Amino acid sequence: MGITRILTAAQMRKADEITIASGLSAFDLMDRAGRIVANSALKCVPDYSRIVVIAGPGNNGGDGFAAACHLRKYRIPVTVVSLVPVDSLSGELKKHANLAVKAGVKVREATSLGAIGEVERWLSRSSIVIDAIFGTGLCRGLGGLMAEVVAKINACDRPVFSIDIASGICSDSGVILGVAVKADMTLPIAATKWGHWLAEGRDYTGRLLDVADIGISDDAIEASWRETCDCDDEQERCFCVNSASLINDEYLKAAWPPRPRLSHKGYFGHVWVFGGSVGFTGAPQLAGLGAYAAGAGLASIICPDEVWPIIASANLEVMTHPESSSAWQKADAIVAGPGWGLERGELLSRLLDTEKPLVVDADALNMVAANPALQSKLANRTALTVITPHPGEAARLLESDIGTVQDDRKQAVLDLVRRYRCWVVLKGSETLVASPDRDIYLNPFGSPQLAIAGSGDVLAGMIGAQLSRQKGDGATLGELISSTVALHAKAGAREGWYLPGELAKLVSEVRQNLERGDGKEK
Ligand SMILES: NC(=O)C1=CN([C@@H]2O[C@H](COP(=O)(O)OP(=O)(O)OC[C@H]3O[C@@H](n4cnc5c(N)ncnc54)[C@H](OP(=O)(O)O)[C@@H]3O)[C@@H](O)[C@H]2O)[C@H](O)CC1
Ligand SMILES: [K+]
Repeated sequence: MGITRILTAAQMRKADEITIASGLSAFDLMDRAGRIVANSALKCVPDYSRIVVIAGPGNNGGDGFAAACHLRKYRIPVTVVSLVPVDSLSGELKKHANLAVKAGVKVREATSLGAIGEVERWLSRSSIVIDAIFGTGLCRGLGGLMAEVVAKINACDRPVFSIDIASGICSDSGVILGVAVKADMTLPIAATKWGHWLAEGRDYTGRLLDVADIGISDDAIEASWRETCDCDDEQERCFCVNSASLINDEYLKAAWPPRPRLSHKGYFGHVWVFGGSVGFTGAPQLAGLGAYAAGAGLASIICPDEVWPIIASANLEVMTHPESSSAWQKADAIVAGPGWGLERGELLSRLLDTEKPLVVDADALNMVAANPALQSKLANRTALTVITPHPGEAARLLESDIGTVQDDRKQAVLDLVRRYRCWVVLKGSETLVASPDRDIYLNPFGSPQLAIAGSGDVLAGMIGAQLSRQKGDGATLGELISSTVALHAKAGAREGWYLPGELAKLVSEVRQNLERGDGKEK
């Protein structure tokens, strides 16, 4: 399965070091990066009558010089505007700068605010701007000359191609460090970085191109995860990221293989939704429909007696029982929480005691957040458990606030894993799924249309369906859970306006296309 890794700056540096130690030189790595930047920029922009590279003080600038050198090989007019004196460069950077000059690249310096008019003039003469100011080494807010140059790039109305990451975006968090280049396209070098996806980073990245393979192997990347773990050995357990990858179409195909011809409903699992309360009778029904949409063979609801007649008469598809029923004991998986209210702590406690696969959602999460005994049961549960908080619920579960969760979603998902030791689906734009072993999956699909009441209920039911039919399909749990998030997002990104109940229908269509093998779902 093709995997797109997501790395922090420290992990990228470590992978780089491991690669250099194994015999590939830093000079060659930069040269390869430069060659791929040159080819890729030419492919992306039809008018390359004058390319202007704005080069910063570090290796990102070195990639810019190397790219300029390769562009000259195609006889394309290139100017590199260096924001530091070229004489001050050293090592590989210096070598690539020298080679660029030799190849006929015009190199100009703009090293003080007084040169900003010049920078503006070069930008106005360009047909494409290559942003090589900062990459993964950016470590503090931009000010002075750098900030002014970024502002001029953003104002110049030319296509902007960023090398590795848009300069000014923090590669670990995606936040803007003062000011950032608004790229039209970004070429990630060796791996994607968190900053391409999180916070403002996604908007400033523009189109994220395929990762440039500069010879850093998967083994080096995997070793970088281990070797950048800075947990104290004394700690009971490490809580650094174990691995991080983007969810892709192959996950979905693995999760929804063609159905066997001799299928029967029992093969696809029976999901039981515990939810509903006065005023919230729709939520468990949406979860039940979500379960069917994701492929469950049977879906049932257990709801408080006072709302049972309402829920039972409101839909045909999902079987509905009052709380006094014990029929749920045959459940293949349970979803607890949609529309449940905060009065069902005792029943939730009993569900946590079962060995059933369990999705803890919505009000069930709020009850956990408010009750240390439930927290301890959740953390000590041995059966398969998935919690599905939105940022507000995550903040309550972490005794934090929404701003803190959203400012560092990767850390929030790890903190939830550390505290509750189960699978976590942290919802929101770029939903993150984390395993108890700290493997993180980022969902790149979706649409702001999914931000509507009921959409989370549908997702909870869908995850219940995946937990109920774990058997036989060969997909890993990580693939099953993260592909469910992706399926929900893809369905929600389809054209047109829809209600949450209609979302379940869209999910079902996308899922059936996958099972029929009708090609890639966008
Ligand atoms: N992936 C790989 O293995 C390879 C990546 N390459 C490219 O290299 C960059 C990372 O290079 P690095 O030198 O580590 O970092 P930068 O180019 O981003 O810049 C670091 C320099 O910038 C200075 N700095 C940092 N923040 C600021 C700021 N706000 N204002 C001014 N200057 C700043 C920093 O200075 P210090 O004072 O902190 O030392 C550094 O001088 C990666 O993104 C890829 O493009 C390789 O080419 C190939 C291998
Ligand atoms: K850059």
